[in-house]
Amino acid sequence: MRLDIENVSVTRGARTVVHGVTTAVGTGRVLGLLGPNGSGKSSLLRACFRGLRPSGGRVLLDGADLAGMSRRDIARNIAVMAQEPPDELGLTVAESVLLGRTPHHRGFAGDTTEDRDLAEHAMKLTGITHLAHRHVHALSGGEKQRVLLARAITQEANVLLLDEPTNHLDLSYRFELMHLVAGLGVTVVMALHELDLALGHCDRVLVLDGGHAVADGPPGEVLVPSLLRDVFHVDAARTVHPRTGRDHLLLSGAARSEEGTS
Ligand SMILES: Nc1ncnc2c1ncn2[C@@H]1O[C@H](COP(=O)(O)OP(=O)(O)OP(=O)(O)O)[C@@H](O)[C@H]1O
Repeated sequence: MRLDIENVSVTRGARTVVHGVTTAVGTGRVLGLLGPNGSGKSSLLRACFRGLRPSGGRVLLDGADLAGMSRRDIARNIAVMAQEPPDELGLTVAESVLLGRTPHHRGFAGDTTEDRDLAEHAMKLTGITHLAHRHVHALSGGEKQRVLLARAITQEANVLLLDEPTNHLDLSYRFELMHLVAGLGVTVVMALHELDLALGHCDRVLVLDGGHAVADGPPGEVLVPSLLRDVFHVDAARTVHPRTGRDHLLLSGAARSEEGTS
């Protein structure tokens, strides 16, 4: 399913925090939203599932305006892995993951064998089968994040939106998550701080600065030293991994106080 973001602005409180952003992500592709703290990544991501209504522009799912879709249709098509896990009210991991099937239920119909199989499969993919009977509220941050991903996978949506999904994850699981998400074959938009992960795993990146789109394209073309200095205030060098041959970023802090002195 294709997702189009057309001239979207988002206002929070009295401030416009996203200014007329346009981009698109094709079926099965991965778009990374990058930018410093407060640049508008989460706000734009929320506009993509109507968690926030754009104050201007529109978001289209395969050409259909999200503004005209029912909540249920949005939930059937779009799964969201938010930054903050919701209060799980004493649910176990297995129960929480099964909630992903809710948009597919009619009325008060209970879970089917197929629902439970899908949830089990998602728990296996995300490595949380051993936690199935634990209470979500007693898990670590990274374990909770895996539960949220398993629920999103169980939802079988066409579009997956992730807000800083690697936040609490240990090093090896960060890579696993990126492989897993890219391999699902669904359309993905993720807000990310880790530029090297974006370089290696996104098909396209959109860079926000102060709510404005300042670059949009393949990560290898966008994540160049001049942009990383101007937007992220880091010194960057690109290098090739001697074993894999893949491109990587070497980053070090560039003192902001040096700006304008040379
Ligand atoms: N509930 C809110 N009410 C008013 N302003 C808000 C609210 N939430 C966020 N903002 C403001 O909107 C702007 C964009 O925030 P947003 O969370 O979209 O940025 P972000 O790029 O996701 O940041 P981060 O990397 O820190 O998560 C910021 O200036 C922030 O202070």
